[in-house]
Amino acid sequence: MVPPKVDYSLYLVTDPYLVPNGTTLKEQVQKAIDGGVTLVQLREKDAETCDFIERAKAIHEITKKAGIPLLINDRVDVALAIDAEGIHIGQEDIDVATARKLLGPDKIIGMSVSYVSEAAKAVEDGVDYVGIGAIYDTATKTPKKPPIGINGARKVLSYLSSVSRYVSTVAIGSLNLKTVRNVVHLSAVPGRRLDGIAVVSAIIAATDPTAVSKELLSLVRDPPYWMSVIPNRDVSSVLAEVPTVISKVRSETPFVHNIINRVATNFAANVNLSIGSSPAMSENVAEFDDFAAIPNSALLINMGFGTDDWVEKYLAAAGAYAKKLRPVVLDPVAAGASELRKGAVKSMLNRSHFDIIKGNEGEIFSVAGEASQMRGVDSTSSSQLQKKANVVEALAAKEKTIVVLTGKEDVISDGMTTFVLRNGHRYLADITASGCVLGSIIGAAVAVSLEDRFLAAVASVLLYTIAAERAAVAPGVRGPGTFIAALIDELHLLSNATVNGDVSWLEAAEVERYVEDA
Ligand SMILES: Nc1ncnc2c1ncn2[C@@H]1O[C@H](COP(=O)(O)OP(=O)(O)OP(=O)(O)O)[C@@H](O)[C@H]1O
Ligand SMILES: Cc1ncsc1CCO
Ligand SMILES: [Mg+2]
Repeated sequence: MVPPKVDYSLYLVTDPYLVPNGTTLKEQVQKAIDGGVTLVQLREKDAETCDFIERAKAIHEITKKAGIPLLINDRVDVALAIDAEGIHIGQEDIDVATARKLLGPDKIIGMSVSYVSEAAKAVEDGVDYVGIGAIYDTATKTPKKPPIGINGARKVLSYLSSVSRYVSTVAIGSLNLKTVRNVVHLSAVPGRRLDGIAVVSAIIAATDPTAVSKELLSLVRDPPYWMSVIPNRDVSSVLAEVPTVISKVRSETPFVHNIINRVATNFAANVNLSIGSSPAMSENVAEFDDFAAIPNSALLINMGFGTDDWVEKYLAAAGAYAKKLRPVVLDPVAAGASELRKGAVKSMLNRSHFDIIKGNEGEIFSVAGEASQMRGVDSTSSSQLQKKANVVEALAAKEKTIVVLTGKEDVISDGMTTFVLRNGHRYLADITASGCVLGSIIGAAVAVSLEDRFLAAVASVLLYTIAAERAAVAPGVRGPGTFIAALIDELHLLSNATVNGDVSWLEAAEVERYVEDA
């Protein structure tokens, strides 16, 4: 007999201790099923066998009525006693071969795994699905291992995509309304994504398990806007849209919330104003939700200053904007410079999505986990360009983002299309915070071009680097100091000219689509 195809989308794992006062586990499970839970696991760590069986019978009645499988945690005897649809076992529980022998070929056997090595063993042993986790620290279970994050889930998925037998996957560990979207969609690898999520407290402890389940299910099933990439961009059609983005910044005056270092603060605010966007600098968590709710808002997280509580603060901000489906730009300043920074960037990417990631070569290579060849090498040689393009493209695809790598030549990719831009001026490398303020421009542009973030990045870099070329030769500019003032002037002038229909400045654009040599 072929077992029915199991829907793992929303997998409820019970915990008797988390049921709110005034209701019962059975009632909570029923309400969760009404909200769309597709699979239930009964987990009773302390129950006597007879009580466990009684409870399992009661829950099985309602899952059978709903036509969804009931799995029993750990206890093959209980599963056999009530003829449950399967079991879930941990790394230290009964071995898969014995469980399979007792349960027969048609029952579902699932196993908890944290690493590729454990997943490989589970696949070999013949499990039907693996529960990957814990993704995050969880209050439900005393953690035996450190949380694996989104990247940990991605590694297991990547491995499973390479094995011939299809083993289903769910993620587990502090998954709730805030974390599910990122975990499910960010962890996806080519050809493979999580089949679902396992949830404990977010549903069992909820006052309205039906509503929570419905919402969780749609977060699992409906990909967010950042999962779609426009295929096959060509330079001329992207350039044709650049004036639209720059004009929209003026007409819509997007609100750009800059969490930015003190070196760059004033410069960034003036640059935002010069192009028509409305800057605010704030690091107070208490107002992040209000700011995120402003129409046309965008958030720039510039990691220039490594303060004590920075990662938590940045994640709170990113979460506030993500909840409103507003864009978040990440500037991982000096990402590889210290262990503190390396760890901070890693944990940010493990827990959040960013719409655009911008950095110089050293920063982007560090974020991508690659050794930078920055110093002592002619950075414009073709092998260098090829390496940069590959790193930028792979990082963009992995993180479902747009990556902007700055330098003498700028490389921008959405994971599918990669452009190389060759405008700019040496003075940009001779002043501080020139990269930082580009982040603020990108924030303004993506706020008005959420549907095409790649275009927003290209428009920002072109406006900025062509303004720099003009500023460097503007009357009265004698060096980096006067250049800064002229740069703000030129940004303002080009932005105004664009609004007035004069886009002749764009003729200076030097952009090509990167295509790897055969
Ligand atoms: N040698 C150069 N010639 C032309 N343009 C340059 C040159 N170096 C950098 N740029 C431009 O300067 C801007 C900032 O890039 P850069 O890589 O210098 O940023 P960064 O190192 O992050 O700066 P900072 O840390 O000071 O903020 C980009 O728009 C880039 O195109
Ligand atoms: C100089 C400096 N130090 C921390 S942030 C910053 C701005 C350029 O990245
Ligand atoms: Mg920088």
